[in-house]
Amino acid sequence: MTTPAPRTTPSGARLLAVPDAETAASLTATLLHDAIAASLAERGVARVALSGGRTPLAAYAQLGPAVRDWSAVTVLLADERCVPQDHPDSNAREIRAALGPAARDLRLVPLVENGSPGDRARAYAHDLGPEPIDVVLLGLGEDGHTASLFPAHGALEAEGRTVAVLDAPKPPPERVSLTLPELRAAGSVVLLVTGEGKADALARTLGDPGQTAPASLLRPETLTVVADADALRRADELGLAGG
Ligand SMILES: O=C1O[C@H](COP(=O)(O)O)[C@@H](O)[C@H](O)[C@H]1O
Repeated sequence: MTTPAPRTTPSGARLLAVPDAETAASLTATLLHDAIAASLAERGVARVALSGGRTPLAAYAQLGPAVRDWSAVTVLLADERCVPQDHPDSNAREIRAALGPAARDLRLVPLVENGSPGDRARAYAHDLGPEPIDVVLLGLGEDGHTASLFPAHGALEAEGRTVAVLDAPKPPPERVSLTLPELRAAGSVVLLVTGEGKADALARTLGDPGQTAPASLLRPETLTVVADADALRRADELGLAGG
């Protein structure tokens, strides 16, 4: 698909503004596909971290059949809820289902099902493996959370690769998330935001960086924001949607 002319946000991130959620899904699938293909061409393997939630599912449905060789792709979780892998709230379950049968050979690294959230976070930090993550797909909650990093939450200060969240304001409360340092170390990050319900959160994210908008603390040099017109409405009004 044709990529829209990039804008630059006040922090220096790339913003790809599209008319609607359908176009945002197709563009996101293309960005993820291209990042995976570049890693496969360079190293023969690719490492991608994906988010849960409703927003990315249409992008995953297009990405599944588009990737040439899923057996060379490791799928990590940007965040996961502390539930069994077959639970309706499991991000891993949703991601697998949305990628579909074409991605049956992928190696998805799940969160272990036993132990405290802290134990599971430590295990996941180990299971991530030593190599950097090539590309991360993040979402944005209406309250401004990204992965399971919630506004003004202590988890934003975590220095390791993963962090346990015991009291997420959005259920389920117990989660494990990649940390800000881990997200900032990734080769590239795509932040997908659609719908008017996200407009205030996106405006805060594109405004001055701070802990009330965790995604504002991502690294602008590696960040691409894909947003539809509804999500961008408030940022546009405030002059934060670049030019
Ligand atoms: O709880 C979560 O929510 C966010 C946003 O989800 P969405 O349904 O508004 O797209 C998601 O990015 C995250 O992975 C998930 O655990």
